[in-house]
Formats: sequence, structure tokens, C-alpha cells
Amino acid sequence: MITKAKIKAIIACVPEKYQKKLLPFFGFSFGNVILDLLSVAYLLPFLMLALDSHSRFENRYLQFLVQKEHLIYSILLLIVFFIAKNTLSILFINYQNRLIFAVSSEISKKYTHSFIHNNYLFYQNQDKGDIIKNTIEVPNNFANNVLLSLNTILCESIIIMVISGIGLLLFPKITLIAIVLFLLAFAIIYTFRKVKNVRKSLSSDYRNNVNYLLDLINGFFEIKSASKEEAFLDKFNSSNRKLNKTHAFLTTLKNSNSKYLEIIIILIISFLVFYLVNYSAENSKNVLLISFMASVFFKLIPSLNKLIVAGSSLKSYDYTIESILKNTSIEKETVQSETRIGFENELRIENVSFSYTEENKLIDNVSLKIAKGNIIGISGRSGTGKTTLLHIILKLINPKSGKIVLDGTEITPLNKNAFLSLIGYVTQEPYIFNGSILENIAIGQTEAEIDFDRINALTVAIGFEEVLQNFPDGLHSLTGNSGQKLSGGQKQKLAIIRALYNDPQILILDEATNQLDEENEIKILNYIKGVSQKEKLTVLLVSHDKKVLTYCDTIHQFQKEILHEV
Ligand SMILES: Nc1ncnc2c1ncn2[C@@H]1O[C@H](COP(=O)(O)OP(=O)(O)OP(=O)(O)O)[C@@H](O)[C@H]1O
Repeated sequence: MITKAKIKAIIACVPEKYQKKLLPFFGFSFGNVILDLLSVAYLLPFLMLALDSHSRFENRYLQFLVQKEHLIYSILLLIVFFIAKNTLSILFINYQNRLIFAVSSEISKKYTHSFIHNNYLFYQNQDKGDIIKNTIEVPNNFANNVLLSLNTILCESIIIMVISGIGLLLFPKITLIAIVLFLLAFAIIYTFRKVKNVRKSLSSDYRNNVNYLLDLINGFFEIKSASKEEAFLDKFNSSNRKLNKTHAFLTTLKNSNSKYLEIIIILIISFLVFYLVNYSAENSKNVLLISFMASVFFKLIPSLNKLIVAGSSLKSYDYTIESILKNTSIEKETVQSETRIGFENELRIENVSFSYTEENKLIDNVSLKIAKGNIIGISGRSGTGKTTLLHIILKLINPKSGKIVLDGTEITPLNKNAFLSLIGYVTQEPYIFNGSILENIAIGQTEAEIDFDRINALTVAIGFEEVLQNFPDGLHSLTGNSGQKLSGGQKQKLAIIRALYNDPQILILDEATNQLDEENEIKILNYIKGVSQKEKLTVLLVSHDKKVLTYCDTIHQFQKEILHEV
């Protein structure tokens, strides 16, 4: 049912810091099952007494327990035992669930960590639906269905083996017949039951569903303006129906197991009763057989049921093991945060070449010297590689050859973070985070750490104070998801303030003012030019706009993979 390799793979999926907690986890679980078993054994004499007040036990302790004059003590002991057992069980359940949820959140944390610490190409190659699936669905199903099922299988198998062992020892013949009957009935039912191959599709169904939902959310304007609501709803609804159908099938599969089991058990119990009535001779043996049957009823049946449900869960969510193992093997870049780096003279791009595919070379042996305090313009036709070159400078993409050098020091993963702390970058379509305007400017800072004077000076310089007038809560106003409460130009202004707030030494603007009106654009570019002259701010400016490029000291144009000065 479960191989050693599978157990090893499941354990390997558990984050290292929780692996050592697995042993107490399985141990507690097993202890809990043993307590359950003992409670059945403990109840037995009382059960016998209730059934037949003349029952006599060979065991002196049992006989003492069921004597009328001792009954009050026996009942008290019984109550204490059950309170203690159930208190322990509650403690264990609490421990178990805390561990399960800690494992799930740690897997999500590790995945998001490796995702955000990876480079831009890795991000570009990831399916967004897969990212959401790997962060939410996979860890949750692994912890709740795979890890818990493994625990159930291990514990319940031991219980089943113990009870079967006792049975074989005390009543070898009828236990053997019962086991054979069980295995036979089980094999017949499972051979004739058609299980569709739905498990495999669960993972891809979830990813598709998330992707269609993302299209519905992110493509809201395009869908509405083209009046294509029904087409997109159809796509989402049909994928959502498929996913829910798969879930419904798996739930039915899980629940129907207990029904099949009931049929098998009733067959075996009928056989045992028939045997007991017809062939059993001695009274003491009868008592033993009834006790054994009671433990079969109280413990073996639920154990078998749990075992089958766990086996089915494990199979259904098997794919989570593969996903987690694949994600944990994602290579991360070594980045050192302590290294310091200064910028006094020159940023150099040296013989950089890059292509996304083997066939098409995009950037060929490009070199560029950028003196501190200069404004450098980069232009060229659409798709010639301007943004890609910026991504190479920002170390978001590693070039096929060539390097980025600051004051004679090559930028490597070891000094990358120090280098990036010198840069302010505004993308073509800046992303506005979910939160307030203030949180979008002073990312990660507490109110006490925020330099409000600098923010106020920048909002005036960039012309954002007029935007703030529309928001009653000023800087504390919420921007909505992806800054939906701001216009395109307002988002650009906010992103420029954000880039300037940290006092960068290098400012990279990728078509950063193209959604603004001329008056606002000139105001911002004049301010940046002033800062560049006064504070030696170095600016790299990508634009198609001749008027914008007049602010540059030198202009370089991409022509057929090569950057020429114009
Ligand atoms: N991940 C990728 N895989 C394959 N090709 C890509 C990838 N990302 C970008 N490209 C291609 O690389 C080329 C250069 O893109 P880039 O964004 O650098 O151009 P650009 O000069 O900035 O264009 P624009 O002026 O339109 O912004 C384009 O043809 C684009 O399709």
C-alpha cells in the first residue's frame, strides 16, 4: 500500500526544522491509538456485567472490578481513566494540528522565498496559476491529506496487526478464515470498481482554474469593453465545474470506502457469530471471544476504515509530493547583504551579449560608460531590447557574456544587494502595492522611521500634492488592488516619488513619464535634471520621445542588437 521510498519522499517534503518533530508526532499518535485500545479493554468488564450480571472472570482484578460492593470505586476509576485519556487526546490533537499547519505554512514560506529570490527569467517562465497553486493548494493538501494520511496509515496498520496477531494467537483458525475472507472480499470489490483517472488532473485543473480567474480579474476592462463577459465566464465556469467534479468524485471515493468496508465486515461478523453459536464450547473461551469481537467492533473496524480513507487520500494528493520536491530543488542565488559598495566615478556596461532564445540574438557585445551625474538616454524601435538591457544592469537577468562594473568593481551576486540599494527604478507600468499611498512610498518602514519632510518635498516637486487633494485621508489613503484608485499618470508620479524617496545615486526610468500630460512631464524632468546637476544623480532614461531625450547628456540608440551613440 505504501512503499519505503514513498515514506522517504514524504519525510523529505517536510521542512528540515519540522522533520525532528515527526517522531514525537507519530509517537503521540500511536500512544493515542493505544489509549483508545486500552479504553475498549477497560470497558469490557462493565460491558460483560451489563450483559450478564453473573459473569465471572478468572482474572482477580476483573472480578474485583465487577463486584457490586466495589462498583462505585470501579466507576470512579473508569471516569478518571476516561477523563485522563481524553485530556491527553485533546493535547495530542492540538499538537498534531499545530504541527500540520506549521508544516503547511513553512512549505509556502520556503516556496515564496525561493520564488522572490530568484531572477527575472525564472519569474517570467513561471505560470501564475502554478505560483498560486504551489503557495496555497499544494502545501495545504500535502499537510492535511498526505502527511496526516501517512500518520494514520502507520498507526492504524500497527493496531490492525496487533489485533490480528492477538486473534491469531487466541483463535488461529477463525482469525485466519476472517483475514482470508476480508482480503478476498476487498480484492473483489476493488477489482470491479472502476476508478477514473481523475487524480492526475487535479493539479492541472487547479492551475487552469486560477489562471482563468486571474484573466477575469486582470482583464476586467478589456473583457467589459469588448463585451466578452460570457466568453470569459464560460471558460472559467467550465474549468471550475471540472475542478469541483474532480473534488466531488474524490470525496465520494473516500466516503464510499466505509460502505464497502461495512459490507465486508458484516460478512465476517456473521461468520464469527455463526461459529460462536455453533462450535464454541467453554464459557471462558466465549468470554474471550466476545471480548475479542468487541475490540474488533470498537477498534478494528474504525481502524480499517481510517486506513482505507487515508490510503485513498494519499493517492489523490500524491502529486503534492512531486511538486514540493521539485520546488525545493530550485536553485537560489547567493546574495550577500552586508557588502558595501560606493559610487564615485563611473558605471560601465562591458561587452554585454544576451538572447532569450538560441536562434535570435537580442543584444550583441554592448558596451556603455556612464559617468556619475550624467543623464544617459536610450532609444530604439519597439522590441529592440532596451528594457532587457535595463534588466541586465539591474541584475534581474544574467547576460550570456559581459559584465556590469561600478567604479572598477564587477557586480556579482555577492555585492548585488549593495549595488541595488544605490538604484531607484521606475518601470513602464509601475506596480502599486495593495495598501496606502504612504506604504507605497516608504516600503517596509514604520511610521516612526518615515521621513515625512522628504515625502512632502517630493510630492510638491513631482506635482503629487494635487493628487493628494482628491483623497480625504491624504498619504494614508488606500490605493486599492494594483492602485486601481489612481490614474495611469498618477501611478507614474507615485512610482517616481517611491524611486526618489530612498535617495538613489542612479535613477533608471523606463518610459516612466509616458502617461503624463506635457506640463507634468516637463515639471518632473526639470526636477530630475536639477537633482542630477546639484547632487550628481546619474540617470538612465529609456524613451521614444525626442522631447524627453533632450534632457540627456548623451543618447544611445539600439539598432540591430547594437547600441550606437547618436
Ligand atoms: N521571457 C522572454 N522570452 C522570450 N522573449 C522575450 C522575453 N521577454 C522579452 N522578450 C522579447 O525580447 C525582445 C525585447 O524586449 P524588450 O522589452 O527588451 O524591448 P524594448 O526595446 O524595451 O521594447 P519597447 O520599446 O516596446 O518597450 C522582444 O522581442 C520581446 O518579445
